[in-house]
Amino acid sequence: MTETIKRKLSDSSAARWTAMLIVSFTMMCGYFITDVMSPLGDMLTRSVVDGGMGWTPTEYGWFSGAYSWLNIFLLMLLFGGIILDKMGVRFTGVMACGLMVGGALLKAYAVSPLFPEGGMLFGFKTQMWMAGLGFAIFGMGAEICGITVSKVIVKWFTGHELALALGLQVAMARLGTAAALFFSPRIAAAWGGISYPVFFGALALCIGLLAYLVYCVMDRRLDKSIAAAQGEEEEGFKLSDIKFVVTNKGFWLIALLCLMFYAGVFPFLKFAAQLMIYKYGVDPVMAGDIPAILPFGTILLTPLFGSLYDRIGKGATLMVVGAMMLVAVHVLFALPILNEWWFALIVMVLLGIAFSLVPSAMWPSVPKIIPQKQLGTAYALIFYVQNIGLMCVPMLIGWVIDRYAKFTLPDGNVSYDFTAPMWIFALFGIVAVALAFMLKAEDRRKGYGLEEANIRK
Ligand SMILES: NCCCC[C@H](NC(=O)[C@@H](N)CCCCN)C(=O)O
Repeated sequence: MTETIKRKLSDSSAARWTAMLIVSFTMMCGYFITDVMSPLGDMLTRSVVDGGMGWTPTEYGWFSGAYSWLNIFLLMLLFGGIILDKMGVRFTGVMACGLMVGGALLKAYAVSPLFPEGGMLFGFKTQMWMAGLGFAIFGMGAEICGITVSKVIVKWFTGHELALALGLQVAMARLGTAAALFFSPRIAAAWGGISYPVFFGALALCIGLLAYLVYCVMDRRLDKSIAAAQGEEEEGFKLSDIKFVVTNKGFWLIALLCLMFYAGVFPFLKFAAQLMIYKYGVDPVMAGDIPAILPFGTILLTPLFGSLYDRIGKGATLMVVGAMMLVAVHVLFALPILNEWWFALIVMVLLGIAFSLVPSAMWPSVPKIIPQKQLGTAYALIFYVQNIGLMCVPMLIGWVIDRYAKFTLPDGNVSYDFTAPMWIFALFGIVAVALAFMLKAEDRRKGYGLEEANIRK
């Protein structure tokens, strides 16, 4: 009898996997919108005469980095983390979904024929600024939703299959990215406009918001069962807890590794379709297909490596290997060898493996370093540091392409040489390798348990 009363809802595997699926679905819709424009970069930067929108690569880089504008400059991610730890996952999740829907609609409007063309502001098209603002509002919601979903999963899966669950959540998110890369150019070509895939994504997000509302019902029940099992509520978050997080060396190593590793992946994805067109001779309508392999590959591998981490451990080692593979991939893309689509495909598969190894080990390692009540803040700070890269790197790469990679062919057409951008991406990988080794050493010194299995026997 006592046993029954003491069971928490999260002890039921059906309940915890259902919760995981619901919140991951919401996040998946968010990831669709995040990358919906990535395979359309060529369409955006082609001249209006050629059926494009006439943006410069620099404008495209600024727009791509806009995802992080509010998160960084208004410190929205930090506030989001504090709101999460103070107000809980129900309020914060619904708020984040609302921001994502609003931002996505604004972005879709900006690139639709409804938006008046021709205006300029600070040397850039007003259309880029408006689309960027929409993307920035969306990005604020998406990042806050990301930390909320992470906290939800940690809440349900601690002591169970935590890394597998976090891996599956990331895998579902990648499905959203892959769908964006694959379907977006097709929807835009079939319906005759860039705004259509974005409107489609906004609609999907509304369904994601409804799904999250369903999750809120489950969350209320979980809280009740936790209160019944523990007899009293956990101590709440205090602002002074931030000090605990930021004075932890292991935390900073993870945050910086996250910055460098992700700087070599997500911003790369924004330019990958153009790399396929101009280096590997892929048809523009199919330019998103090879980059789409990356998220597709990670769908299987991230939960697989997550489950490995749960059962066997070796989290720090997985991060070292993943970071090393990232360097190899960008060097292979940079070298002037084998400019064939099949070679690009093989390298992209390798990147898929790297992009599964590091996230599957990195995210479940955070709760080993930071206690649960500070987890919202810890994830928010890590995302904050990561967002600096997500904002600055596309801007840097766009500028480098404009300045050093653009050239005119004898027939008068414009083309691009991606060697310099790819070496920059490789550099981020090299720093990530160094950080991963430092984290492994710190783990050995402090005994965080990153090399230990997550499932308690
Ligand atoms: N449990 C944490 C999962 C994080 C997954 C991670 N997402 C991020 O790092 C986001 N801050 C940035 C998402 C940008 C989307 N293009 C991931 O690996 O996706």
